[in-house]
Amino acid sequence: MWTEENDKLKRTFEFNDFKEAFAFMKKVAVVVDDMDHHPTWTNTYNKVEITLTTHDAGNKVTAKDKKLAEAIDQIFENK
Ligand SMILES: C[C@H](O)[C@H](O)[C@H]1CNC2=NC(N)=NC(=O)C2=N1
Repeated sequence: MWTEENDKLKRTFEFNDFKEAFAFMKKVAVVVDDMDHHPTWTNTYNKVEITLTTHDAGNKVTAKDKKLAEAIDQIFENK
């Protein structure tokens, strides 16, 4: 689940291997660009850690971050 701390939403997603993690990242990349709202994220083998904040709002959590978090969850659940 997403946690909100220090004006950021954060969630770590775990997969069976790198291939699955990267396939998820590719799907998320399309959606974030369509929404014009981009994550800060890292990938380590089978884990993808995503941080969301709105830079244009002075690095605060806004409705845009919540909407994107839901869209990312949807992608993960349909993996
Ligand atoms: C010009 C462009 O619409 C903006 O820079 C967008 C791009 N992606 C963004 N992503 C995030 N996370 N926050 C923003 O404020 C933001 N702004």
